[in-house]
Formats: sequence, C-alpha cells, structure tokens
Amino acid sequence: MIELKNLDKTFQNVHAIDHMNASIKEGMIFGLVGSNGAGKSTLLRLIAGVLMPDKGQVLADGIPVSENPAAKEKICFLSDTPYFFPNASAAFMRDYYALAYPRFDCKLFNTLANKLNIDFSRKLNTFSKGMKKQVSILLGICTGADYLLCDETFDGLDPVMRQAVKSLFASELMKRDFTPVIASHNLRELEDICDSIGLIHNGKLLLTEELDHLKYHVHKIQCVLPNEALEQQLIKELTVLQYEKTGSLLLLTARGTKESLLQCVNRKNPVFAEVLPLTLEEIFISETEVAGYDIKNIIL
Ligand SMILES: Nc1ncnc2c1ncn2[C@@H]1O[C@H](COP(=O)(O)OP(=O)(O)OP(=O)(O)O)[C@@H](O)[C@H]1O
Repeated sequence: MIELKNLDKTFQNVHAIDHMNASIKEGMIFGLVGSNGAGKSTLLRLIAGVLMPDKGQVLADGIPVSENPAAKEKICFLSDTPYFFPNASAAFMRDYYALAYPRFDCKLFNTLANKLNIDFSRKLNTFSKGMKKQVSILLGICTGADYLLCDETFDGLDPVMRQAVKSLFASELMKRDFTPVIASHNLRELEDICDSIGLIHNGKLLLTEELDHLKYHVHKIQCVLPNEALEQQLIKELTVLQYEKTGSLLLLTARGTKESLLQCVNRKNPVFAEVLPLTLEEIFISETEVAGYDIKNIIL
C-alpha cells in the first residue's frame, strides 16, 4: 500500500500539494484525475521520490520513500515526456534499467519489444512520440516494480497500442500484486480500466474511492414536480452538488443511492421522475464545481 501522510509541497508561491492524507491499496488500478495544475504530476513525483516533500512523507508498504533505495525499487515513475539518455537505444535503456531494478525481466522486455517491432539498436531520439512512449511503458512494466506511476502515459498511443497496454497491465495484475497509478485527463478510458479514483483539485484530494462505490452514491435526477415549492423542498432535503432548470424539467446531481433518491422524489408526487447513474466525467465536473471550479466561470 502507498500511504500519503500530511504530504505538503510548495514551489515558490504555489502550494502544489496541500497537507494530503490518503492511501492507495495494492493490486488494483488507481486513476488520478484533476483539473490542469491540480497537482497530479507533482504528487506522482513525490510518491516516486523524484521530488522531496516540504512536510510529511510517503510510505510504500510501510517504508519511507524519501532517499531510500529499497523503497525506490518498488516504484517506477513514467513521466509524461519519457526521458532517455542522449543517443541511447532501446537495448541500452533496457540494460540500464536492469542495473537499476534488480527484478527487471530482460526476457520479457525482448519478447514484448519484438512483438511491437521495436528496433533495439536504433537511437531513441529518432523514434516518434508514440514509439518513445511504447519503449517507456515496456521498461516500466519489465522493472517488476510493485507500483507503476503513469503520468498521462496513454496519451500519444494509437488505439491498438492503448488496448495492448491495457492487456499488459491486466496480465501483470494476474501474475503479482501490481498497482498502476494512472494520471490522465481521459476520463472515459479511466472509467473502463480503474478500480479506484482519486480526484485532486488545488493540491487537495477531494475524494479517493472505489469507482463502483463512487457511482453507487451519486446520481443524476431528472424530474418535473407539481410546483416550485416542492422543488425547493426537494433541493433542501437532498445533498445537491449541481442543479439547473430547463423549462419545467428540474435537473439535479445529488449524493445518494438510486433507491433513496427515488423515494425522496416520489414523495413530492412528480409528474415525471428518473434517477440515472453519472459518468466519471459528470462526477468530475460536479465535484470540482462544489470545490469552486465552475465551468460557468470559464466559458465566456
Ligand atoms: N518545478 C516547478 N516550479 C514551479 N511551479 C511548479 C513546478 N512544478 C509544478 N509547479 C506548479 O505546481 C502546480 C501543480 O502542477 P502539476 O504539474 O503537478 O499539475 P497537474 O495536475 O499535473 O497539471 P496538468 O493536468 O496541467 O498536467 C501548478 O500550479 C504548477 O505550475
């Protein structure tokens, strides 16, 4: 398990990570989502030990990560722009990673790289953006690290490669306690592959929850009620994250299970009512709006 204990990081006058406490359980895919500049990359770099926190600490399976080689073997960080040594080839980077990570699986790297037609001897600085990402992901998977931190790693991969990487993650998860932590703006994709989600805004974690649990406890209500007084009563009774009215149709995003919300609406004798699940994108928009990140303030 990765534990964040009162983790805090400031750059000059930017409070990038604000006294964060959370845990990420092993053996599941964790998605990290958040607005631009929310602190996702900074958090991943702190977890990897690439950055030092100002306060607090990160523990990987109970071991502090900062300046601790034993903990760093457990974690591999894939930056959004892969870094390779100047003039290095895939074979050179493979051999370097094999020295840095004692559990590095050269045979697996060679097999996968051959399948992807990666030229072992060609300089990586002549590879396309997507091809560099492929090499970076293969290196990451083959490290044998327990925690693979992926910063917008899927961006730049073509659809076939995205599928291939997802099945690689799935096969590693079958073999061992492997935990990919994926920061991405592609919420549709995260919704498909993640077991848990952390939502970060202004350096604070707004929530960390299992995706199924999250979707079970927040819903969208569409209803037409007999009068405005009943609408106001309903809004007061529920924990409403967002609401708007279009003609006589009231649209609410509220916390609660489908059953509890339906019961509440039905007590108001609606002309029409339905309770629908939210997509991860809708959850993101409503939760960040509550935290002050309102699309209405951005769109002119
Ligand atoms: N080295 C640095 N020096 C100064 N400020 C920094 C540095 N690194 C990050 N920041 C600031 O910290 C905040 C969080 O940045 P971070 O890159 O972690 O956000 P992010 O959630 O990954 O954003 P995005 O989705 O846009 O990639 C931003 O305000 C950013 O400008």
